[in-house]
Amino acid sequence: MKNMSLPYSSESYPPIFRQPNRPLCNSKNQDLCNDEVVIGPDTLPVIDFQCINEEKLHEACADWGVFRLVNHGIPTSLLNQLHETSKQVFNYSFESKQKLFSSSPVTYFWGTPALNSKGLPLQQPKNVNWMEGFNIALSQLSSHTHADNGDKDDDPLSTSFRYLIQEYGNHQSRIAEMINKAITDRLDQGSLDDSRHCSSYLSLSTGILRVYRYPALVQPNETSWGMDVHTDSSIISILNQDLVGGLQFLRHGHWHHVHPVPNTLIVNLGDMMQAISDDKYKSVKHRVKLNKYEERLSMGYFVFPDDDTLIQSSSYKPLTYSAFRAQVQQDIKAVGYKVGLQRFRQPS
Ligand SMILES: O=C(O)CCC(=O)C(=O)O
Ligand SMILES: [Fe+2]
Repeated sequence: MKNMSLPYSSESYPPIFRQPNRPLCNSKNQDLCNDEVVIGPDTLPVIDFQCINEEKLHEACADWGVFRLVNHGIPTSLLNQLHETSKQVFNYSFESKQKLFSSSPVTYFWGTPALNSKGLPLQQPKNVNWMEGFNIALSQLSSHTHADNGDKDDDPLSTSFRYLIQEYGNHQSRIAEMINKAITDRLDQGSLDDSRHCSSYLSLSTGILRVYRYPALVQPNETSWGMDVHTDSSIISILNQDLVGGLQFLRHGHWHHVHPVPNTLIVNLGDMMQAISDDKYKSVKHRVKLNKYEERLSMGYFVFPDDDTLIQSSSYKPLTYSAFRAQVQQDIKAVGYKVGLQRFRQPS
């Protein structure tokens, strides 16, 4: 995908993100802006979607909890169009974004990735994450794109944004289903219980897409993160970033920078996969660092079990995704952060 370098408009950012001395990044000073861009091979395991090596996949899931996916079959033209259109939609004024995307299936949010079931922030963030985003409930999008959507559909750009997202979402479901099967087949083979089919936990109708923009920050300090350290609650997450970089994953106590490589996706495992696999596979910690010169665009697809499907394992008390989500939301409100799977761990 291309690294788009539209000049941003300051009014498009949430007010507290607006900085008077922010360097302007556009095609004329591209050289200056690119000095933090690193493209090239990195240490992340690579999985070829067209010919999945099960042994390599198993190692990546057990040792890293994340891998790079190549040959995924999403047309480059779709990736480029989606990035370009997302940039344009992010460039709407802050107020227009709030107005145009105020209710499901597409909601606008900023400052925190912790959203409620309506796609709106759970609460005013205590520690601001320097990002804004759109949350899209994919299964609701198709009926909504065709249905009468009042005057919101009069905006041609947001209409094409919705269509592109729908097409991209279909590719994400296709990839998630296949990857989930390849990962869980291995778990089922190793299980003594014939009735346990780990692949069946994944429910494609739960898929959500998030599109993020992270501002350039002149003076990042230790507490200013694009997205603070976290694990995803999903079974599988699929990330797609532009060429700015900033995504980092924790492995064996060290942070690994994920180099931006065009036309590749990053697949990481979430808490539900860790529970389903009975701790064989890792829900990997990750975070996003801000870039001093350039804003960053990324997209994440997240897929979960159905709300009431019971997940049983020897490491955790029986849990459903809805109970897990309720506990996460309660912890964020009460203690200010996600405690996560630890809350459900069986006493040893
Ligand atoms: O922006 C990114 O690359 C990562 C986003 C992320 O980790 C998340 O949404 O959970
Ligand atoms: Fe994440």
